Amino acid sequence: MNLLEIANLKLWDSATGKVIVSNQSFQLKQGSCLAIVGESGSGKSVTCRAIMRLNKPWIRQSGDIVFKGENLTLLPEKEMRKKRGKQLCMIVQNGMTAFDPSCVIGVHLRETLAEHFGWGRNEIEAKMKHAMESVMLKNPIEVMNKYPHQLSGGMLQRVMIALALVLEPDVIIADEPTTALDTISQFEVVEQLIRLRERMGCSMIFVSHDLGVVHKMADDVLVMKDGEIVERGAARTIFSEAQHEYTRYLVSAKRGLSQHFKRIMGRS
Ligand SMILES: Nc1ncnc2c1ncn2[C@@H]1O[C@H](COP(=O)(O)OP(=O)(O)OP(=O)(O)O)[C@@H](O)[C@H]1O
Repeated sequence: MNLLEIANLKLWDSATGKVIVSNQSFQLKQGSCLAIVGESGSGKSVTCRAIMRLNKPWIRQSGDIVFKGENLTLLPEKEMRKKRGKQLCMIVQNGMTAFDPSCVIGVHLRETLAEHFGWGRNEIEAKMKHAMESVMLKNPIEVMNKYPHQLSGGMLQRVMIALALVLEPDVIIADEPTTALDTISQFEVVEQLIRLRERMGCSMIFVSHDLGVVHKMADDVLVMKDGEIVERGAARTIFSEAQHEYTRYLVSAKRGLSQHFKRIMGRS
């Protein structure tokens, strides 16, 4: 069953008239992970933000985004707000942009959870504390009392994952959640995302440049180039049986990089 159906999505910049994504359609199956890969500027992030209806106002869109049988493009903003967080949750590239810089993390978490659940302060703190400990964030109370700039990129990503654990959304959209992190934090955040899916059985859209991680996380893959989906298929076969020249290029670029990495690490 498809949880999310995107049909003929077109996105354009109304200021310049430039078409960013042209009439693309795809589906997210219940319980599965769909990866979107492609070069920088191919339209992955704007597509994710279109689903959340979080693009800047000058980015216009047409087409249908149907979530559990309901067309999100037709919902009043007030109804869409109720879906964000509780049903559709986004983990962004840079944690700093996800939190209000003027207040401590705990305030943001309390406001988000109070909006969706009728919980009191103590209950919210207890649930967040438990979730933060489960994503290996030590001293959760201390973390909740910190401003976003006082936490590392990896810690902010983990706070977002912990919040998703408490919200238990139907869909998590993770837009390059590891791009801004060092290699060790990248590995840890990917492990946490895998565990999150195992625990909650939620569906996920996962945007990444890292084909190794995509191979590990995803069931299905879309390859985007210049605002178009140029290839799609199952994660286990798409890279070995790539039909499109651009997908083959991505695979060879990745192979070249990992051989270079092995050489400098003295492994071959
Ligand atoms: N706020 C915006 N205003 C105008 N154009 C935008 C805006 N955000 C993105 N775009 C344009 O949309 C196109 C796609 O950008 P997008 O961020 O979706 O690419 P991406 O595939 O996610 O790249 P990356 O991997 O670098 O994040 C780019 O040409 C970009 O200039």
